[in-house]
Amino acid sequence: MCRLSSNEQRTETASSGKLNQPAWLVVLKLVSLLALVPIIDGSSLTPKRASHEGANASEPCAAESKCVRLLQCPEVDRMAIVRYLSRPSYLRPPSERRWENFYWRRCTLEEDDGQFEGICCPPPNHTGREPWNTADEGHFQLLHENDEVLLRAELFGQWETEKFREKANAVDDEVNFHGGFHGPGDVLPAELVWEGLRDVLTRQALHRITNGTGKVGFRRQKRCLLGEARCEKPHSRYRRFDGRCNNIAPGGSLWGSAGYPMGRVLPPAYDDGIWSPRTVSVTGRYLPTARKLSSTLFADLHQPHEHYNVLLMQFGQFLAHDFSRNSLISSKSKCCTPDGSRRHPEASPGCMSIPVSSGDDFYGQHGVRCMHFMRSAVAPMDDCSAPHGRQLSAVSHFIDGSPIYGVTKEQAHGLRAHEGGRLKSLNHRRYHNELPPIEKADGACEKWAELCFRTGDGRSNQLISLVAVHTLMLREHNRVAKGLHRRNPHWSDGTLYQEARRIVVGQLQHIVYNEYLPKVVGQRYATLYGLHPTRGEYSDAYSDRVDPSVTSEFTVAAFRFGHSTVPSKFELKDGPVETWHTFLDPTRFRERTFYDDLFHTLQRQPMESVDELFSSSVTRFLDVKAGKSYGVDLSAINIQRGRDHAVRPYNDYLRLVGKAGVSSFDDYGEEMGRKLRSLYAHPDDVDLYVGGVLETPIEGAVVGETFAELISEQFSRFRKGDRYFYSHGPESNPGHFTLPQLKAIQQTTMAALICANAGDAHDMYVLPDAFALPHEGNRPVSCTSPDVPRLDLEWWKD
Ligand code: HEM
Ligand SMILES: [Ca+2]
Repeated sequence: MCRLSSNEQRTETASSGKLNQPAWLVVLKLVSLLALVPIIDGSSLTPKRASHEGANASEPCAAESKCVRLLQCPEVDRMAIVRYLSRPSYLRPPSERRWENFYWRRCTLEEDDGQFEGICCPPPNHTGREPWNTADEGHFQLLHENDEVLLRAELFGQWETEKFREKANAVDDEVNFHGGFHGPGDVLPAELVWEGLRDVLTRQALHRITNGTGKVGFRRQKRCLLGEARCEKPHSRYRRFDGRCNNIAPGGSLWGSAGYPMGRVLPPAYDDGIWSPRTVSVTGRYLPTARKLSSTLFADLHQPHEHYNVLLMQFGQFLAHDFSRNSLISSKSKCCTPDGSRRHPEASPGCMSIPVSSGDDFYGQHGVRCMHFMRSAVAPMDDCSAPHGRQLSAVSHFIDGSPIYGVTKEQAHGLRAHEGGRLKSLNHRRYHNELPPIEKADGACEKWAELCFRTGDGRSNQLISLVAVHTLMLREHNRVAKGLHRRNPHWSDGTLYQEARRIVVGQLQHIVYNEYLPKVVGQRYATLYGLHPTRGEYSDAYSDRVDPSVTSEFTVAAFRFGHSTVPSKFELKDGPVETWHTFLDPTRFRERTFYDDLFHTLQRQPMESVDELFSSSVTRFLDVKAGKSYGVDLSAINIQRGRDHAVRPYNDYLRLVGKAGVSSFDDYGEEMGRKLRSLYAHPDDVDLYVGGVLETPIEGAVVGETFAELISEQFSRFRKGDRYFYSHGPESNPGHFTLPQLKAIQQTTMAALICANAGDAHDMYVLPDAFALPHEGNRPVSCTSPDVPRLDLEWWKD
């Protein structure tokens, strides 16, 4: 339910004489007139006060507009709001305050267990372009393609791109932890990715030639590289592997597809406004290095989560790989010399290696002063205006099982058995059940690994428990295909494959929204953002105006909360094993009962809490090269990745979710405040990843408020912007299930999947709430028990 706060009612009465158009239209017009005038009163965003103010209000938002969280309203200039809130109220001139109420219509979102401040949001008019760029346009003098200045900049851009290309193929046959051995050219032709880089470098050159006035821009109508996909079968019953044509409204055919740019919650904070990473503080000093931050702030201590187990961590990583893979400028070039003592003389210009100080508490003793870091590739601009670098996801952004099935037709074809609708697998009596097929490509696993698997995602061997989830999903596909075949012997291999895929993706989506997300963001946020699954009925939430693409903030910061949940050891049946010893080496899956035993462990061992504690398996021993006794630091890489994407500082996102920014380091607590003060020059500099993991988790959730908002908002778009979402009905979804089928899929639980695919179901026990630790209400149940749900495939019988 949505209603106006009392403050808002006053506004409407006062201005009602002037409003003979819908209020949201006036709001929009004023926004565009005063695009850069800051607009709202920050204090009023604080949820506590809002709920007090709104307690007696009952009027709804004006016709057509809807009360939503600010983060869910792409129609307002969020940056203007953040800028405004970053000023103390006494510095806001009365003229600005007068404008506030005209185009900031506050409302209260009431949930069963409390209220949230919302904004009356006009109907979506999303064009796929960022609202702040529209504001910028008027300030640019657009250069003609033959303009001399532009031609000079183009030459520079071309020349510099060549330098990137030259260094991109420096031979390196070592393993690639990033899973980059497939290369960024998978989905987008490599040439197109270089074009993206050339656009950005040209724009930087233009910036330099014009002395950084930033007043000129250009558009290339001729080379409008990404625009629309050809959707030959717009109403196909099955989604495409690359995610294209999910949206068939004009302009939307590429949204969320593999190779499509990531979105932004807020505009990037590039030092030059174009593509130079964020390196300077608001005070003008340099930011602390990513490694210094990680080594000072993040310790390796055991802080087990009270309620959730390692399977929750593991499912999170699997899910992350479904929607995001940063393509790198080069997956081969080395940024540091082999001994890590300095930058490699042949390093690619795409390197943004992380400096390590000689006194580093771990890397110092190994003489390491340089940590490898390659910048993310940038996407060719979809509107050809090349305003700033936009990174891309090389996998389909939708939750569509891409780690199981792959993201291109060719890849998917190669993973199929072409018989009975099944996926290729290894099936030998020794293994007790199926395993994924063997991967032979160099660099997929450590050289000493005796077994290495091929799945739909190049990162699947990263961690032994990730392989377990991949195996589970592969077995489920083949089990469903077999069940369908038995009931429909006349179906072709193709039909069996696609139908099984449709069911498995439905099950996956159901587990995500039913079991996983409410634990991560908590029930309140799940309700607030409408993330709960429907029960036995269709959801009607599809909107072709909602772009499901992942945002940089979400993939480089918020959803990397999972890195803090990684345990230092797996407590396996035959004894503990250090997590990093299982990286890129799944050889133990050969052992007959290993898969079942691992699922036993994953359910019973607590995951780690989200906090400033990170296992040294990820901060010291990630990607250990042969002959070395150290690796790289994932926490530092996350911070550096945030700067590579020029994600804005934490305080800006706090303001966006309705909080005053942190104005003093003391607000982080005495000890943490002291550490932060010794590193950052100003509280406005704190990186989003750092601020996010330091937040106290919301009660009943795994993450703190800022990450919960960013994650909830993203998952609401994954659902609303996916035409093929499993519970969407016939009105929008050409691949919808019948209601009885939908009900059958909604019986699926993680526990049911584990049981259905166990090596030996008679010897396997599951926890009904498979992501939670055992407790009084979550006792182990035998897989043979009738209490464990089973997918009823009878509903799929022709
Ligand atoms: C031991 C377990 C894990 C390891 C070794 C690992 C390793 C990595 C690595 C190497 C990257 C690429 C970093 C970069 O270059 O920017 C990455 C990215 C990422 N990780 Fe993890 N990760 C683990 C677990 C998790 C978990 C549990 C989650 C979430 C719940 C997660 C979420 C992500 C996300 C969202 C990305 C960004 C993906 C992209 O766009 O490239 N990871 N991880
Ligand atoms: Ca996907």
